[in-house]
Amino acid sequence: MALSGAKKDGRQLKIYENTDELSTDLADYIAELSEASVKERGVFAIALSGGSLISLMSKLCEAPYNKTVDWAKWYIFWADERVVAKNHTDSNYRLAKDGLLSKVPVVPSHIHSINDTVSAEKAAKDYEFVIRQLVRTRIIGVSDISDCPKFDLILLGMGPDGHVASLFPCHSVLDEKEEWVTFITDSPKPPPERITFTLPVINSASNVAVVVTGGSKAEAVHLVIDDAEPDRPSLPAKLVQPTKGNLVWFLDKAAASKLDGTKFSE
Ligand SMILES: O=C(O)[C@H](O)[C@@H](O)[C@H](O)[C@H](O)COP(=O)(O)O
Repeated sequence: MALSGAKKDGRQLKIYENTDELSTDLADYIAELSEASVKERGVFAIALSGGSLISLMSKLCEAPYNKTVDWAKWYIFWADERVVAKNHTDSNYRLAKDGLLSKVPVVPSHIHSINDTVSAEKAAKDYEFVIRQLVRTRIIGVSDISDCPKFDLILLGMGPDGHVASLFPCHSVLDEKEEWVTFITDSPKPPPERITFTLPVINSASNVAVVVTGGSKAEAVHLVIDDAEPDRPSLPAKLVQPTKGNLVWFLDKAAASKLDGTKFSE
């Protein structure tokens, strides 16, 4: 059970004693959104990230979720991907395939990974093209205030520097307003070449979850959630503010340890 369900500036905070409790609740949260979305739209369009997120989702491969989730209705995307071959150890697709997608009955043709045979720029363009086709057929919803895709759920991790997806602090991609998917070739975290959803797409989702564990993220969590040092250039994670959707931060106690005045009450 979450130690705190506080709401702060439109963000729901869920803080857990440890990563085991967090991953139990995360599986439940994703399964509930999947059920609601399948009921409402007939499909569930979910975007994943890399990093520890995938192992934190692993309870979805176990009972009851392996049987109760309507896996055939899932359409899977990546909020960011490293531009490497799909079988490379750096590939977010490979991470998700090994840790989740190969263990549940998703439909292979519903897994939308990037074209790994072209440049980062072309891979971003191709990925946006695929997303545009699926918005047209409403496999992915569409925002009612812009033409942006409205993913049912975008799952993000956060680095100690406050980056989310492949949106890094002070990088010009933070200002991208037109493209849905863009690319970088100078990522401060290797590998350098990546594609990433832009902020307008992230902020058009119906639901965004930022999943953060470990003490190395505690300072960035404090800066973002407590709006500490407001004059400092915004950390990318702070710019994640869905216009109409729901935003939930899943934190373990270590990541939440520098938050102002968090009451750990059940
Ligand atoms: O492609 C990437 O590098 C990841 O998608 C990255 O954005 C990750 O989500 C964060 O760095 C958090 O990673 P951890 O949860 O492993 O710290």
